[in-house]
Amino acid sequence: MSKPDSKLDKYAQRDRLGLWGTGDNEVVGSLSGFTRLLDKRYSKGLAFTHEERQQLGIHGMLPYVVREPSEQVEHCRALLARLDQDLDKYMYLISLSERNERLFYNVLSSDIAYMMPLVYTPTVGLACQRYSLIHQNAKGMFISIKDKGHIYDVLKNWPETDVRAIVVTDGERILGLGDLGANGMGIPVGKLSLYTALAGIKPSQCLPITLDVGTNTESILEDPLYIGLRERRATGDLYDEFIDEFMHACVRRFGQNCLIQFEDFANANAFRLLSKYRDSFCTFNDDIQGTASVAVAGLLASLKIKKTQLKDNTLLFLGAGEAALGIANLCLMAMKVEGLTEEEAKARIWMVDRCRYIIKIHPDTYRCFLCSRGVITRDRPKGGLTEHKLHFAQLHEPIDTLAEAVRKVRPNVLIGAAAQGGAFNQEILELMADINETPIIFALSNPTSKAECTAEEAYTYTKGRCIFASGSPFAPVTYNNKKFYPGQGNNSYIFPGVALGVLCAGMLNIPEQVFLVAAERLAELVSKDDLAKGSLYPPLSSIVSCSMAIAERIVEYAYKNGLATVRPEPVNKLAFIKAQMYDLDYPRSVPATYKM
Ligand SMILES: O=C([O-])CC(=O)C(=O)O
Ligand SMILES: [Mg+2]
Repeated sequence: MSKPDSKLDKYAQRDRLGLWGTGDNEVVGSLSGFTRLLDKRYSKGLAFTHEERQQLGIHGMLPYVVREPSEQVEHCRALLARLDQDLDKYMYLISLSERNERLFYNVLSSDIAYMMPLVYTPTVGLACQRYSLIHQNAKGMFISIKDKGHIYDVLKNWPETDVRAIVVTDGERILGLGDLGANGMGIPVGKLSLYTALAGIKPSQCLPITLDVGTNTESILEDPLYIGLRERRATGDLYDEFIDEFMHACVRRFGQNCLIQFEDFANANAFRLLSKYRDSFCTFNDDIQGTASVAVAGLLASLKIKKTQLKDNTLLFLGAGEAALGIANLCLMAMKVEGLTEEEAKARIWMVDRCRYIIKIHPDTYRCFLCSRGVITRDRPKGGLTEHKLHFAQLHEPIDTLAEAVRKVRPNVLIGAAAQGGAFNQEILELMADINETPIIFALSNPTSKAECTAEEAYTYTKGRCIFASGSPFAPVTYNNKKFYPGQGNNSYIFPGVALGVLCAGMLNIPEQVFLVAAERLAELVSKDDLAKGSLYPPLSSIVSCSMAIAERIVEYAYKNGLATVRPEPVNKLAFIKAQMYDLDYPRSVPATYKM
C-alpha cells in the first residue's frame, strides 16, 4: 500500500491507498454501473469512490461527497434515532437491507444489542402482526398450497442458485402470537438476517420461505389488506403431501446439503415433521432444538454458580409444547451423560400443561377445548396426551394448578414456555424463593408480551435472589442497590452457530447430540463476570464469536463422527470457518490494478 500524498484531496487519497476494497472479493463483471448502484448486493451508495463512479459510468448520479463506510453507518444510525416507534425503525432497516445490503449488516454489527430487538424479537412480532400493512418489497418466497405439484418450478424462479440455508414457516405459531398465516414471513426474514449478522453466512446463500397453506385466524381472513391466501388452513394428507413435495423440491433445486430450518410451525406438525425428515434431510426445528440448546446452555451456566450438576436439580415447566418438550429432552440427554438412568432423569422433569383436556381431531392433531392447567401425569385419560408428552408423564395424583405444582414438586428450576404472559405471578415467584436459596427462573416465551414474567418481577419477588433469563430482551434491573443484567435465553445464541458449523462441514443431517454440543460450548463461553452480573449468557456484543466457537465445535464433532462431507478435512477448523464468512467490507467495483 502506498503512502498518502498530501497534494491529493481526501477522496483521491483513499482511492490511491486502496482503502475501499479488499481485492479478494472484487466485483468486476458485466453489470452496468447503474444496475450496480440500484442493486442491494452491489450498491455502496455514497461510498462509491470517484474512480469507481467514473469507471462504472455512474458519475453524476451521486452527489460529490464520498462517504467512508463508517460515516454511512453513523448516518443510518442518526436516521434511526429520529424515529420514535420500533416498527418504523424496523421498516427503515428492512428498506435499507433492500437498498444496500452490506451497509444494513454493518449497521446491525455496529451495536448488535441495540439492533437485534429491532430486526428480531420483540419488534419482529409486531411486524408480523402488521405484515400485510407494512409489506413493500418482495423478500423471500411465498409458496402457496395452490402451487402444489409445481413447487420445484416455483423455486427455480429464485435468482440465486447457490442457496445453502432456508428458513421456512407455515405461519401457524408465530412466536407466542398464534396463527398469522402469510404474515409470518417476518420470521424467516428476521432469522436469516441473523444468520448473516451473527454467523457471517452470506445473504445470497439464504432463502426465507413462507408456505402459505391458509390461516384459521378470522381477523386475518377478514383483513382487506391481507397479502396471503384467503382460505382456511389445509390439513391432513393435502398438507403432508405439500410439505413432502417442498422438501424434495428444495433438495432437487439446491442440493442435499442445503440446510432447512423449520420455524414457528404448530406443535403437532413441528414434532411430526422433525421426526419424519431429520434422518434423511439436512434439517432441524429451531423452536424445539434451538430453544432447547440455549436453555440447557443457560442451565449449565447457572450450575457454575450453584456448583451442582444438572442431575441434582428438579425442573418444572409451564407449557408442554415445542420449547418445553425440546428442553426436557435435551436435559434428559444431559442428565444421562452425567450418569442417571432414563427413569431417574425423568423423575426430575415435571410439566404443567396448558390444558387438561386435549381432543384428537385428526390422527396427528390434538386441540384443547377446555383450558384448565394441570401437571402431566400418567393417569390422564388415554388419548388426552400426545406421545411426546406421555414421555414425561409422572406417576402422581392429579395436580391442577401451577402454584400447587410448585408446592408439591418443589422445583429449583422453573421454566416458562407456554406463551402465557404474566403466568409467573407474585405468588409463584415468592413460592420459588421460599423453597430455594437461589431459584432459577426462565421466562422463555416471545415476544415480550408473552414472557411468563418480567425481569423486574423475577428479581423483586425473589428479593434479588433468583437467576433469571428470558427469551426476549429485558433492560437491566436495580434491586436493593444491586444492578442485575438479565441474560437473553434466545435461540439466536444457537441457531446461527449451528447453521455455520453444519454448512462448513457439509453435514447431510443433524443429530440431536449437536444441540448438546452447542449448549456445552455456549456455557463454556459464559465468564465469571457475566455470572456475577446475573447473566447466564455471554454479552450480545460477543455473539458473533460465540457463533464461531459453536461452529468450530460442531465441525470437530462432524469430522469425528463421520458426518462431514467437505474434503479434505480442514486442519485449522476455525480458520476454515472464518474464510467462509461474509465480508462486511465493500468489494472493489473496478479492477484493483487501476490507479488514478
Ligand atoms: O424468534 C424468537 O425470538 C425465538 C423463537 O424461535 C420463538 O419464540 O419462536
Ligand atoms: Mg421460533
